[in-house]
Amino acid sequence: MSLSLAELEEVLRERRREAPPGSYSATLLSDPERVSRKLLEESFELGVELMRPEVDRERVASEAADVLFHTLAGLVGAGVPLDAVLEELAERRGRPRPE
Ligand SMILES: N=c1c2ncn([C@@H]3O[C@H](COP(=O)(O)OP(=O)(O)OP(=O)(O)O)[C@@H](O)[C@H]3O)c2ncn1[C@@H]1O[C@H](COP(=O)(O)O)[C@@H](O)[C@H]1O
Repeated sequence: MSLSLAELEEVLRERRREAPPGSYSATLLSDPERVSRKLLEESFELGVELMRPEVDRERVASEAADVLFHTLAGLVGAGVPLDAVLEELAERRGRPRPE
């Protein structure tokens, strides 16, 4: 079973267009403050999991999924395509970094 970020982005775009009742995503997409707060919370939770002396891989994967989902919701809500992020990463490839 797999789901690409591009597929999830498409679902979120559809939720933004249709805003179906009962859709959690739709509530995020129409409320930049809500998605931002949620993203901060989920990022913190992922950081906590990654800092544990004994890393629980399932919990890390679950928190990382929350971060990716809410990041994507923030991007779609702001009208920033996932491709723009991937292009930014591609441009950074091989770029010299300060020590
Ligand atoms: N991937 C996700 C996804 N990940 C997390 N969430 C929701 O994010 C919300 C917040 O997650 P939390 O873990 O914080 O749960 P919580 O109950 O708020 O717990 P706490 O804040 O108290 O810790 C929960 O309601 C989760 O259901 C998601 N909601 C939707 N999706 C995807 O988005 C699609 C469209 O969603 P809907 O528009 O809501 O149908 C779905 O089919 C999924 O593919």
